[in-house]
Amino acid sequence: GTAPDALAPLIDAISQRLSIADQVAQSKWGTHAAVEDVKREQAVLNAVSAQASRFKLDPDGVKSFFSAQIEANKIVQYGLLWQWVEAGKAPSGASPDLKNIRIQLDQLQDVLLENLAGFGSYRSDARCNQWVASAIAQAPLDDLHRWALVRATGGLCAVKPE
Ligand SMILES: C=C(O[C@@H]1C=C(C(=O)O)C=C[C@H]1O)C(=O)O
Repeated sequence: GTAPDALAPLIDAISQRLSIADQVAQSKWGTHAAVEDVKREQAVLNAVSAQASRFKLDPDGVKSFFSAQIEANKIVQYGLLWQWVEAGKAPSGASPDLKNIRIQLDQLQDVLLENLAGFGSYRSDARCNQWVASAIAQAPLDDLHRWALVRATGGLCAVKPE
């Protein structure tokens, strides 16, 4: 069946956050910084859970959704950095400043929360997984970003309680 209109903008916002991972990887290639920054992850999770109520979302649910976004972001970074090590070079161009990239990531938070809230009632629909699966299949992404999108949307549909 056709997915509800609320899904496409959510998938777009998720994909947009994942595309920023390319800039993060380029920055970390330049500075030799580690992909994972646990302190920053904690700050992101604290910030989003504090915003949850503004969107009538559950703070723990929002945290777990953003944990998935963070894990997916690292998949893209590790994948690109591996490709660049293999190739012996990263794409040319100046290494962007991680501070500015994080501002971009922060600016996407409300967009993600708003669209997560908009999709809220569909998360427990029996067709949710099929809608998400076909949205992933249709997204104009390379394999690495598509697999990252799989990770990012992994908790989107509610599972049956045990
Ligand atoms: C994006 C970054 O890389 C990783 C992913 C994060 C994220 O998706 O928000 C946060 C910290 C890092 O573990 C970053 O360092 O800002």
